[in-house]
Amino acid sequence: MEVALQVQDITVRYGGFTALDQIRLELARHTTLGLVGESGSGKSTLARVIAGLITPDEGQLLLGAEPLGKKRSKAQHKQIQMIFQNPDSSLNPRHTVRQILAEALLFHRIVERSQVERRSKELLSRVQLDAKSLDRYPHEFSGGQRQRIAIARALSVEPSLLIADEPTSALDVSVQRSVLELFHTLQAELNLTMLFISHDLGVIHAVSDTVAVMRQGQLVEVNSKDEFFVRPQHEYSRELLSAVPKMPQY
Ligand SMILES: Nc1ncnc2c1ncn2[C@@H]1O[C@H](COP(=O)(O)OP(=O)(O)OP(=O)(O)O)[C@@H](O)[C@H]1O
Repeated sequence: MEVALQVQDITVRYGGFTALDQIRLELARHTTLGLVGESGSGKSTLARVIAGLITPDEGQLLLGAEPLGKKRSKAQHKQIQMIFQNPDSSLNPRHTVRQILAEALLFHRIVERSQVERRSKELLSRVQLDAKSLDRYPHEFSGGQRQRIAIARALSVEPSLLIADEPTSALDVSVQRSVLELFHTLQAELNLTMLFISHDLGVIHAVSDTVAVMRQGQLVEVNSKDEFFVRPQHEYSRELLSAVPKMPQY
């Protein structure tokens, strides 16, 4: 197993409150780790530390063999892309989809200027949007379509790790399903390495290879998906699972 990311004893404090308490975790390349836990357990804080948006008080991250320091290089930023619950946080409302994708492709020198249009169309096709979408603005799309654009933007820079923080929670149930299906297709086609955060165990079941459970800033269990849903190890995991009346099938 090749390790894509190592989280080594990461601690984050907000004033006197410990939001993350010595988190230690490994993400295997080309797999999806589903991070689950109740509201306030620290899932988003961990995602933000990994994405470089928060500097931890203690601990370090290794991307492959490379330590990620306090100030990341442009190349390191490119390697870890994040998709948020609300797609609007990563889409400039004054830019067309063409501009949004071109900016990412050119800033990180993914393709030459002459290849931007071709690559942008490929990206839209990957997320199952029409090429005509290129000249439209984010507000002209539905929430589910906007999330697809945010996914295309994140994928455009060819990251080695994609973090999805509750990417379907703000969407209608019917749309949630189609976006989850898109994640499935992308996993299969692109062999993504992904950290997928959700408080919804049905969603975690649908996308994960490995499940990690957080509670009050601590990691209480890391288990294969198959084991977790049949034989959870930790008492708290059993509580989480028993609180789900029937596992929704995605
Ligand atoms: N900037 C901040 N300042 C102070 N406390 C914070 C800050 N950000 C988060 N917290 C606290 O840290 C804890 C963990 O928050 P976090 O958002 O990581 O949890 P979460 O598991 O992602 O929750 P949710 O599922 O509701 O998004 C919470 O108690 C939260 O109130």
